[in-house]
Amino acid sequence: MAGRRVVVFPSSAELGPVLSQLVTSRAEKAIASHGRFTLGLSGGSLVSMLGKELPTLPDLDCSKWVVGFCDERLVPFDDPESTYGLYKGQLFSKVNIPDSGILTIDSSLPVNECAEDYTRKLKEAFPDDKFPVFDLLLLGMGPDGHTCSLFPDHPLLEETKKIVASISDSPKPPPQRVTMTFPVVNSARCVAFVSTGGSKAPVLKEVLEGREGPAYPAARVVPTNGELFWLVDDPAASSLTIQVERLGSGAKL
Ligand SMILES: O=C1O[C@H](COP(=O)(O)O)[C@@H](O)[C@H](O)[C@H]1O
Repeated sequence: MAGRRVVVFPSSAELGPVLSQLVTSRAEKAIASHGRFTLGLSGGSLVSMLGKELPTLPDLDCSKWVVGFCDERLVPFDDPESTYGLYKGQLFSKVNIPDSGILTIDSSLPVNECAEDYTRKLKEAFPDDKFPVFDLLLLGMGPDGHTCSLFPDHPLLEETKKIVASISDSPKPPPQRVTMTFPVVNSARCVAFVSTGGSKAPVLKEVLEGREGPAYPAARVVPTNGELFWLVDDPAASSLTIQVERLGSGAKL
């Protein structure tokens, strides 16, 4: 792993611009290196942050971006729980990511077939990789330590062969989802968690500083050869005792 950086910001207002700089800097690097930028998006609170920040960037060119979903709920795209549906309204409608570059699930399929279909789409997009190697994955973490749709004590945490797995008993509704597995997450060139709000403080301390008992799913994100960032706000970081970074405005990651 290229090293973990924990960066704390007073609030989302200061975190957002640095997050979007991280996205654009990794996009520039990827496009220069291999002609495209492959980005995995999570749902939840990340949607509004990206939807607020990215469209305001001057001259943002997303024409060479390929976007997948780190997890997705098995609901119609017009359902308020649909991650794609939320991004479509808050981000995709405002930037020039080509439709062909957005790898959506087929939400009309039963959950297992949906996972198989999404696996096929990822394999087509990453034909040379055993596990898709994304340039950047943006992850969230729930107050229970879940990330993607990988939940504590769930058998999916031990999945080592599948690229995308299905879950029908998500403890967080909606119950049916598909999710990237740890082999994919940990193959990424760069992974950035965004975690804000005081509700995340107890679990963030255990994820970053260790705990008795099994590691939370978010703690099992350790990119094999990639960078790992934790971008958090003061409320989420309020229980941390480890050394953290605090960057000035305009800082670059
Ligand atoms: O259900 C989900 O939750 C996680 C965490 O969301 P957050 O709002 O607490 O950041 C999210 O990363 C995941 O994509 C989503 O399906």
